[in-house]
Amino acid sequence: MSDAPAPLRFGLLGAGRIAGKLAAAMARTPGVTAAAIGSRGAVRAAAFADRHEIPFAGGYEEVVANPAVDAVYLALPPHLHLQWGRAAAEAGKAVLCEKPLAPNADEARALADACRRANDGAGVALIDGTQWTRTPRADAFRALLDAGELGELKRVTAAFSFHAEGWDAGEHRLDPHRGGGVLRDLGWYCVHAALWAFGEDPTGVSCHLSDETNHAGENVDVAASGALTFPGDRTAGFDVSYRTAWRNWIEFAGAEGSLVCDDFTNPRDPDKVRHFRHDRRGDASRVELPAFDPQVEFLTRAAAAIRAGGDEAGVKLALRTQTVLDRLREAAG
Ligand SMILES: NC(=O)C1=CN([C@@H]2O[C@H](COP(=O)(O)OP(=O)(O)OC[C@H]3O[C@@H](n4cnc5c(N)ncnc54)[C@H](OP(=O)(O)O)[C@@H]3O)[C@@H](O)[C@H]2O)C=CC1
Ligand SMILES: O=C1CO[C@H](CO)[C@@H](O)[C@@H]1O
Repeated sequence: MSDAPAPLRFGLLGAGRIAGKLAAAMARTPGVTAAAIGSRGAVRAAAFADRHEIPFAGGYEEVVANPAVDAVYLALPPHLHLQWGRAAAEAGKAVLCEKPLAPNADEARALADACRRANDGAGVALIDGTQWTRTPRADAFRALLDAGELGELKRVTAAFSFHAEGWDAGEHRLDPHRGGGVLRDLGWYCVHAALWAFGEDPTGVSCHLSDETNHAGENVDVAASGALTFPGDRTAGFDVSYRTAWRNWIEFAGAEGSLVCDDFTNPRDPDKVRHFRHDRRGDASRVELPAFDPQVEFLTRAAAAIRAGGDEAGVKLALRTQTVLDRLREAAG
């Protein structure tokens, strides 16, 4: 007899792109199973259930109320995270919520509060969907930073962009009313990484947003660059865009060396996970890590955190990220 716990049963809300990827990853992850899919469309729900061999398909309410679901995965546009996260928490489910947690920090805090209340204050049963910080590569970065191998960390710089094509009015990333805009979407990763690395909040922020007119004739940011200042002359900078080619790099620069990773959130070749170390003179060495499946790692850690009552540190970091994103938007004017 195995004494492994029963699999954690996820109910997914929204049969979209990331839901498809995580449903496939759930099938590869021991200790986790996709138990239900909820969609606004019955045909879409049934097709998704069929594709991923999920036993239950229905509407969002039915998934949230389903006793065969332990945790609800919110694969929805940001403006729906609070509504459905709260409903899930009130139904006694843990919540795995895609990034950004919400369109703004007020809603993100309300979501965290709902998850805390539903857990009788014993912890906040909420995990944000930032995958890369829950992988062995992030562990390697953390170990290196904590050991002072780069010297004092002075600067974090990140860029995340891709040239978006074929987006129509259905695309939530181009709709400010659905929590869209590139600052929230891709800026999330860069700001989150800077706060993760420095372990504190910036004292000052500045930001430039490049807006375009969307299908509804409203402005939405499609490129953004920002600067964050931290005590002790330490800084972070980022550049995100839907209008430049694919870039996904981060640099941690210390007084004694630096680390560069050119595929930080999306490892291009999970069989050859690597980053680059530069010494004081700038000479680079390539550091190879054992292969891993990023989504399986993420789900395994998310499930462990849910079983343990939540990821308090992760929620704090996510709320701080959302607050800094609000500050950046305000600074942009
Ligand atoms: N962690 C990661 O690596 C990634 C995270 N994300 C995040 O995941 C979330 C979803 O993104 P993504 O999967 O790309 O989005 P999609 O548009 O592909 O999917 C979102 C789904 O939400 C449902 N939905 C409900 N109401 C609306 C609405 N008003 N407008 C649009 N969709 C609606 C739809 O499912 P249905 O009709 O079936 O109900 C839709 O398919 C976002 O927060 C995004 O930032 C995205 C990509 C990667
Ligand atoms: O979070 C995300 C990760 O990367 C994607 C691009 O591949 C984004 O579109 C997305 O919103």
